[in-house]
Amino acid sequence: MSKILIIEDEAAIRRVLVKILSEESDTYKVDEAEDGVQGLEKAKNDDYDLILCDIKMPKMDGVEVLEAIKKIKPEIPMVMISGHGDLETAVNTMRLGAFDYISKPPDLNRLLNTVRNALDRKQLVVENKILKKKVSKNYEMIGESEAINHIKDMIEKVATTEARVLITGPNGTGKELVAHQIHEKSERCNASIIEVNCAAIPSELIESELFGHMKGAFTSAVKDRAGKFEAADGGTIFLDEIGDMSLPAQAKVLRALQEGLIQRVGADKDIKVNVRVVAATNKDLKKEIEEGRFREDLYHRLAVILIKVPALNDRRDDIPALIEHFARKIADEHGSARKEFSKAAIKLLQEYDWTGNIRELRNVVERLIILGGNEISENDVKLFASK
Ligand SMILES: Nc1ncnc2c1ncn2[C@@H]1O[C@H](COP(=O)(O)OP(=O)(O)OP(=O)(O)O)[C@@H](O)[C@H]1O
Repeated sequence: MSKILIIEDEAAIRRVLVKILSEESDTYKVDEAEDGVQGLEKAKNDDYDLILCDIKMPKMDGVEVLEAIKKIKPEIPMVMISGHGDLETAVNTMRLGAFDYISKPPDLNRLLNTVRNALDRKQLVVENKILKKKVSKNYEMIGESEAINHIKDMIEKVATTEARVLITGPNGTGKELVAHQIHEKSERCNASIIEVNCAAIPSELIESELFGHMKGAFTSAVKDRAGKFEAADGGTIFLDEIGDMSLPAQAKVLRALQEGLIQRVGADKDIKVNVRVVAATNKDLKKEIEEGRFREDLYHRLAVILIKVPALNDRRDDIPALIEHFARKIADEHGSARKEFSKAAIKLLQEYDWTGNIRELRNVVERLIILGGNEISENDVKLFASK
């Protein structure tokens, strides 16, 4: 059920809007307010999924209502209704956070499309919030080695800027962790960080995944859908494995970065987005550029700040602290008693060849906790941690 509030002083227009929306879908529950003051009161006291708001109204005009609602409930999308004289104001309201605007008299198709898009966006924002709550605790960065302290330093310095960041390093070294920390410590932290694994999405789907699509753009596009860039509006998009992105998708990402504009697949209208891009790769992008698989102009746009995360083999000093950290986490997850690692066991693990980096270390610690004795000994490591 989607709850929609219509704030409109002209009774005739209000009636038309209520009628169209109530008849369109059983899942729309439509409420109405006849001026800005009443509308704001309702918005405060009830939970709406969407608000349609006239611009020119006595008592409190639409721009004031928009500003007031954005302060108290920024997640509610607002669609402004503009009359003849205030089209320019309507366009300007989008800078103040309005989702879109429609003109009077309302055109049926445009109205319904806008309402559907706005409700889609609301859904994404809510889903992202839930996801964010679930994951935010998992991003603690352990380690005091020179290499990791340098990375922590870089994160502190760049997080609060708007600079784009490219994170490089082998698999499992913590690139995703770095991206999350940058977001969490930035002013965008109340908005979402949206992750896209560019390697996991088939190249023919990546554009639609990133930029969304319109109904009918391709056979499986049965309805309009927002993409990840729109979902990340106001926040951060994390493009993981960017080195695996297809060249056509790279061209579109470049445009999004240069102009802040995106276009859903099959649409002719641009959408403005305000997104910070953080990207990561385990590939040598310079080599990819030489071999014609990666655009050099995109590289320069992405790599304003470059953070290189070293392999675990290059920061073995951090291994004892990481073992302890994972041992504690794993015991908490399993709800079991903590197990200590003997000094000799830790020393042996410090000498291993960690080709899978921190991810591999975590797996090995988990295996040892499950299979080893009450205190993990050197012998347990020899028995259970060998590859
Ligand atoms: N310094 C660290 N302290 C604690 N945990 C860490 C640290 N670095 C990485 N991890 C953990 O190790 C695992 C792998 O890290 P992450 O997924 O960030 O690596 P990645 O470089 O993005 O890997 P890939 O390239 O394979 O996607 C995660 O569970 C992460 O939380």
